Amino acid sequence: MDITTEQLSAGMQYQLQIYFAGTQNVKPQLPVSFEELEQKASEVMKPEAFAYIAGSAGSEITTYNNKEAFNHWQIIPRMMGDVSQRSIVIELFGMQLPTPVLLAPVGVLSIAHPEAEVAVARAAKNLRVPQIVSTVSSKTIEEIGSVHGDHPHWFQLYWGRNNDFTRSIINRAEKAGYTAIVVTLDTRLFAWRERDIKNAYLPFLYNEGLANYFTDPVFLAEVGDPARNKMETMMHFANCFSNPSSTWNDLAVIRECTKLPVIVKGIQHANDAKKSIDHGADGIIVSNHGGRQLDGAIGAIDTLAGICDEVSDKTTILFDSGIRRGADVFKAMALGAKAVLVGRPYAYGLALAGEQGVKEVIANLLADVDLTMGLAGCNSWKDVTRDKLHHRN
Ligand SMILES: Cc1cc2nc3c(=O)[nH]c(=O)nc-3n(C[C@H](O)[C@H](O)[C@H](O)COP(=O)(O)O)c2cc1C
Ligand SMILES: CCCCCCC(=O)C(=O)O
Repeated sequence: MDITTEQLSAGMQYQLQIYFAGTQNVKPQLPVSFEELEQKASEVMKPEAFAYIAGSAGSEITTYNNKEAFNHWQIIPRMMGDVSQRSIVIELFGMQLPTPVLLAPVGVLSIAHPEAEVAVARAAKNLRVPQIVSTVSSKTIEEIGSVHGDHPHWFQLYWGRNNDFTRSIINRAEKAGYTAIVVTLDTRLFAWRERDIKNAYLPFLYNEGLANYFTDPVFLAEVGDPARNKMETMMHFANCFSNPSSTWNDLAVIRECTKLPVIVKGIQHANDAKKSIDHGADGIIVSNHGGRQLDGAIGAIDTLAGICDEVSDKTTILFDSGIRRGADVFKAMALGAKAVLVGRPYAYGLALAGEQGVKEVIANLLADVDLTMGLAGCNSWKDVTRDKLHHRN
């Protein structure tokens, strides 16, 4: 017998609304589970592009640890509170956001889809989820910023030796309406990534991810025509991209460039969190770059509690690396994060179905977050506290 929605109880109709809010009110186009999504992406993408996105550093044990570490934390649900009026709204840097999810900076997205970060921006705006745009985006920060307009979008800085380039790109981001600067600290050396070495593949060697460099007045003044001398262009890129000799004191350069909130990404130790506060950062992102930088590192979520214990009263703490499901978001928030970033899942959504794919992946995650909150017996993030978790040794 077919049952129509009218025949269902109000409670069940409500549940269905949440389900289908996730899948965008249509039969899901994409796999709902992350594991199947990744598998499906591997079937449609160019093998070397898929390997770049899915891959991690060395033996890839850090990515494994990221996933495994979530299992160290187990949710203890509470029963029979009224959870019919839940809200997953957060406040971040004085801004109210409808959900605790942001899109992590993921560079070189043209290897996943020709519309790259512009398609991501449309999806993010539609879902009212902020996008953090990478320095090595495939579209320019101006093009992406113009999709967002007033909708919140942040700029992620790769910070190299060339301070004139740093000033120039931050200035461009400000003009294009970005409202925070995320400075990534864990990529001062580009990691040993075995899949990419095996494939002899690095996107920037194919001019992917260089849109912001090739439109930057400082970069262009130094290189001239990027097509003219590839080697010289690459050397300039390397110079602007990273600086392994930089130290905490150098953060002053960025602090002096902008009045926007500066958030440092890649913190995994409480002492580094303290240093970043001492050197003027307004927030931190606890992250191990999704396991893509240091092989053999601790699962990122296992570093969060200690960092929050030390500095959560002094700074705003965000988290990424391994967020795949609603329960992961719940655990990060219970440990003290104010918001979380998601990386690979939306890149796979983009690869499979462009803007719609990103929308579907993130809408599913948000529906799962909402249900997890209710099933755990919580109505808002204020109820999502450390005592809702058990740490399994
Ligand atoms: C293909 C790819 C490109 C990335 N590019 C950047 C980047 O340009 N800047 C940055 O700070 N982080 C970058 N990251 C790291 C993400 O911002 C984020 O830390 C990581 O993906 C989170 O882990 P997850 O993929 O497990 O969600 C990238 C990650 C991937 C998978
Ligand atoms: C293509 C130049 C290097 C981009 C680095 C992007 C990134 O952070 C990553 O993890 O990959």
